[in-house]
Amino acid sequence: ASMTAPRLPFLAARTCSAAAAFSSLSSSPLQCCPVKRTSATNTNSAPLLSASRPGAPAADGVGSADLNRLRASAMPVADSPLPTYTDPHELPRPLTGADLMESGGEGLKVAYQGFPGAYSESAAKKAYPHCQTVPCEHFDTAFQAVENCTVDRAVLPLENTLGGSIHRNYDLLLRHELHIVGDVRLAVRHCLLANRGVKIGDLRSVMSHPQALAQCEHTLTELGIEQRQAVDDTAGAAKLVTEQMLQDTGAVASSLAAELYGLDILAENIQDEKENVTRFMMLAREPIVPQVDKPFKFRPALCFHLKIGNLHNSSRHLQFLH
Ligand SMILES: O=C(O)C(=O)Cc1ccccc1
Repeated sequence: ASMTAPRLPFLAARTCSAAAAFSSLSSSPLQCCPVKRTSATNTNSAPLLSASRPGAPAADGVGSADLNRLRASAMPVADSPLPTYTDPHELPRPLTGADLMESGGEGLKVAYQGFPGAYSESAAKKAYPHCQTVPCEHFDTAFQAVENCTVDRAVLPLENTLGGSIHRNYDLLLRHELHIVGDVRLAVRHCLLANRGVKIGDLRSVMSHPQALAQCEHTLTELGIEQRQAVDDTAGAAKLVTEQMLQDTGAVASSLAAELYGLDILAENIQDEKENVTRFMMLAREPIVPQVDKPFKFRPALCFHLKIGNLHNSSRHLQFLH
């Protein structure tokens, strides 16, 4: 959602299971659901080998339910028959160093705000090239999805060269207990998109994320397009233009969005400043995961809130962002 998007109720009344959330990933983004902490997502399907080796001591505290089951079947007692394994290839394989160094984000689910084809999705793919991206309706939804283990990471915009900071995400950082584990910069190249057969001269209006509209304001005016319509994300704008078969309204979005939603590219690189970079942050439940997340460089930017009349206590709320 944009900086101007209305704040959703913090906790919605219904529950939301991970299975339900993933049932329609490609078409609609995740919606807000209550924050519910569950056990961490296991991105590696292979249990530890020590559990399946007969007579080996159990690894304390690691998957104890499974260990107990394996122990019961694998450790023969006087009267029970020896276990018979039909296909050794179906047995769990040992974890290797490579499993612990999934540098491309294999097996990670990464939330972003918007529809498929949004710049945030490209940033998520840049940060974790082999991840599975998960569209979310609002920034809050992405924060909650990490917190309740529906996903492993979120990649959200923090600031850009033209529009400045995205304050909504700074606010959310204070209200949630997630960690910034890295950042990624994306050069944003906006395109003017429209339905097949529509010409620039036919367009009276253009739809996009407010930051994208602001970044192209001068060029759009020069092209003779006067009206602006703000929506939650650039790809969502492209989707609307297609679905409603609009003939007098275009979208400002990426070339990827043009491809995904079957729109023509009427003009490329239409941002007023050719150097247009947005910086995204990578969020996780734990402070840092070596080899998966690049260490985050600290910069002297601060984010804090004050309670009126409680100034002396404000350092408690101080958070170092970079
Ligand atoms: O709307 C999008 O596609 C986004 O990911 C947010 C955004 C909008 C404009 C520039 C960079 C990111």
